[in-house]
Amino acid sequence: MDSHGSSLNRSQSLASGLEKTSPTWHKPSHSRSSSTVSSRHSRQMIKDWEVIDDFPVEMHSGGDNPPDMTTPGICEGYLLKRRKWPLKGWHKVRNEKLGSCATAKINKIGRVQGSLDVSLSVMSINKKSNRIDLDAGDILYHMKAKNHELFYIWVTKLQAHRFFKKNEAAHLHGGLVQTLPHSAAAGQTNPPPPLCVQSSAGGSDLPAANTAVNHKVSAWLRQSHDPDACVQELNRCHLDLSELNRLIQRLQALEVGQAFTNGDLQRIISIQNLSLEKPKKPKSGKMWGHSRTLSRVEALGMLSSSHLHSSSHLGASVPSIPDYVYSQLSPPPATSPEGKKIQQDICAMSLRVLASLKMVHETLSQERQKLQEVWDSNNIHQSNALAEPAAGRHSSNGPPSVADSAAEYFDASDDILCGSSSEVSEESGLSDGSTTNSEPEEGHASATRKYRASISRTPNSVVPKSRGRRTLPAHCPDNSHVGLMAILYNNIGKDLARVSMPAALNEPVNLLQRLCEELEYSELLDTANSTTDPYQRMVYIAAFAISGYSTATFRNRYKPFNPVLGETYECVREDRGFRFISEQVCHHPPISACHADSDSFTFWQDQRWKNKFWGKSLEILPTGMVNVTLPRYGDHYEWNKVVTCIHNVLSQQRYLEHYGEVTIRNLKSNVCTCKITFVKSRYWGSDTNKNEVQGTVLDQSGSVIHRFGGLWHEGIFCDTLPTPKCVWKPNPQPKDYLLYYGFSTFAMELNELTPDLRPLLPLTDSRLRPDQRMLEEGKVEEADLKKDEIEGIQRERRKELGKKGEEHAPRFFKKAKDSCGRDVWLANGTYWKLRENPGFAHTENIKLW
Ligand SMILES: CC(C)CCC[C@@H](C)[C@H]1CC[C@H]2[C@@H]3CC=C4C[C@@H](O)CC[C@]4(C)[C@H]3CC[C@]12C
Repeated sequence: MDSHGSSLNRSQSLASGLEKTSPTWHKPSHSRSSSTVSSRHSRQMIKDWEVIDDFPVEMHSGGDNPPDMTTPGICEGYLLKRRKWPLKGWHKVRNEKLGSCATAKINKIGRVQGSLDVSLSVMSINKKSNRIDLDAGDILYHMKAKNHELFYIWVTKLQAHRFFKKNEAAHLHGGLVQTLPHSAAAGQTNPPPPLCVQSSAGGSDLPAANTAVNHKVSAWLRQSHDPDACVQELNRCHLDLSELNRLIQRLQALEVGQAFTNGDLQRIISIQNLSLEKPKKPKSGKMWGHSRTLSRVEALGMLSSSHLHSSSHLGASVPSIPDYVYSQLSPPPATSPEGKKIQQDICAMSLRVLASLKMVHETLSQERQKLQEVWDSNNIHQSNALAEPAAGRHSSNGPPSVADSAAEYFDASDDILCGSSSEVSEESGLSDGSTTNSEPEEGHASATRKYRASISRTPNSVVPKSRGRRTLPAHCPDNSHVGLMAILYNNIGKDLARVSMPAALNEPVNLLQRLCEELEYSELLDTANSTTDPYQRMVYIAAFAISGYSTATFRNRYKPFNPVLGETYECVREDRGFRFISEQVCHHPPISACHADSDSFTFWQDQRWKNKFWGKSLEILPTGMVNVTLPRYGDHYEWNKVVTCIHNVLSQQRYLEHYGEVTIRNLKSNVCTCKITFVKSRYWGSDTNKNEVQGTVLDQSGSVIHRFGGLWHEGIFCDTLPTPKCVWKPNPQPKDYLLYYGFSTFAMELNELTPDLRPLLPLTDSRLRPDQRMLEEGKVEEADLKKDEIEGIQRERRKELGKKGEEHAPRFFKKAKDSCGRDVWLANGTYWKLRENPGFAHTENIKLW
């Protein structure tokens, strides 16, 4: 066995997507069997796609098997690249290149169109059509190899780079952890050395006598997160990582039986520099790789003859790479119960590490931002030192850091060499319609940067004190094993709100409660109601409209429960001065209606949406309007919602993006309107325009009266107010929020059931819904069974009603038409009256569970 066996075995398991496939291709291993194998092409496409899981990163801590840190070689050659409209189809682009020294590059005759970090991107493959998709969030490449051999080589090579980078990062991390102060690493609570502003700011000439700066720095140090918290979090992380390492080793020990007899081929492919095209005379242009490149013929020759023949344990007659490889790769190991348990522990531990790192990352980002501001505001900013975080990313000076040498995939220019559009795109979204692509305005990027800096300078507003709970009874379950692919595939065309999913995919709140979550920042409506100027009032209404989207930052792993028809929810927030009700008023299509009132506003909406499944992402297109009235000025504001897109919906790298335009109108006065753009992150862009929002308040003649902007997850700044200010900023997340579904404090309270509240609720209230409660308490399997039961009761009830020719009548909402003739659901005004007298305990309630 070769000395690289251990790591190769791992890279091999990551390539389990390449399990024996020739001549018949297998279904993706993580696709739950589907009974209905449709002949529809689009379905076929989804079925054949596999997201290549990340293989365990070796957290080597001096064990017996050092990881294979052999630098993967380069790979270059032709790949077909899919282009969007108007040149729809597959085009041959030259010189796709996976570069040297752990960089994966693709270029075209010296011109690089774009690049992505292979180790940070989601890689999906379609063995049937030899397709490889690399999705780094903001950049997405659809590529295709000409044949199985090339496909295999590219996949192996890409995986080798991913593996290499991750290992490298893990080692670097190990090194860092070891350099932590000894006392910290030992878990002691000695205060860490104070932050050194000078060195952090990257210069040594910060005037020591600059009292303004010192003052500022000490002020922000005072408001800074407790620096101890960071160290403690890192210590915890360190311990968790050691534990993870131990678990991984145990798992490996369990799977020793899966010896690596076939590591050689992968190793050869991964470390050689491969030129997958006919040899031709060298060009004078920039050379990407170095050392030797093999022609495709050479490569294949070497692989199939010299190498394979010389390997004593391999058969001598190997017809082709795929045949050889597929015959060698064994199906994923049938994991023993113990193995399964270890896997679960690994997942739980990883979640904790993730939570810690996120916390540390957040704290450090904030500190960094503050440093930058101090720097900026004192005019000692050296032009490019800190302003543009991405600017220095590809700096070629100095030794390569992990970031510098990250496995990058440089894309060829979109110029088409062989202009033939060889194939028409076969993978379309499952519904038609075009996607809103909100383009940012000129010059907005720098404005957003300024807004952003100003927002972070603004201290968080004092979070209204509630007496609600600060945590949930149990941690969220790991749901990474749930095969989403089959679920979504079997429900194509259905509303997501009607798709029944295993409880492990749910969060312990439902869509009726999530409607209430849009009131988390209801104080903006209070402010609007006490703002005399109509244009300024509009700014606050706009900030409120944006604030409702901020929860999405941390809420992409779980899905809210679907309310059953007739389910209701109430939320009385005396601390915030509002009370809220919602009801599931329609099942087909699913519609949730809500109504809230307080002394300073009334808020209502009925939420319904369509979804479009695009194979990798899922778009949610809400159709209802949101309404707010302010009693003091008699305003009635109405606005639409934007598209929410769940990117990488099938993988754990899922994230949400909102894009589109919102128009806010005041139906009672046409003094002003407001336009808000949720900017869609640019295809070729960097991270810097993620989650951007920009807006204007326009007067009757269309002139801009106010301008505001920022990020929907960080806050909104308006620089045209008499005193420019941050109009909204999200509340800080509670401690360990990642272990609690990413909930904010407000969300944690939504499903809280206190003894004094229980007798006041109608039996249809979501707080009394048993499956949701079980999930909240961590009883996932019980919740699953109960959920099935409740869905069964709902079906029965519908059948009964159908037999009688009756329709379900909502209890607290009535159907009406709005000023534009659209169907809307309005509160009928009976809820609070009935609650008061005779009390729901004395009324008849339908039995929902
Ligand atoms: C497949 C599963 C596990 C993935 C998780 C799906 C989650 C992220 C989805 C399911 C339902 C979605 C919500 C459905 C409706 C709306 C209303 C819209 O105006 C804002 C987004 C919002 C609030 C969505 C946010 C994302 C959401 C919560």
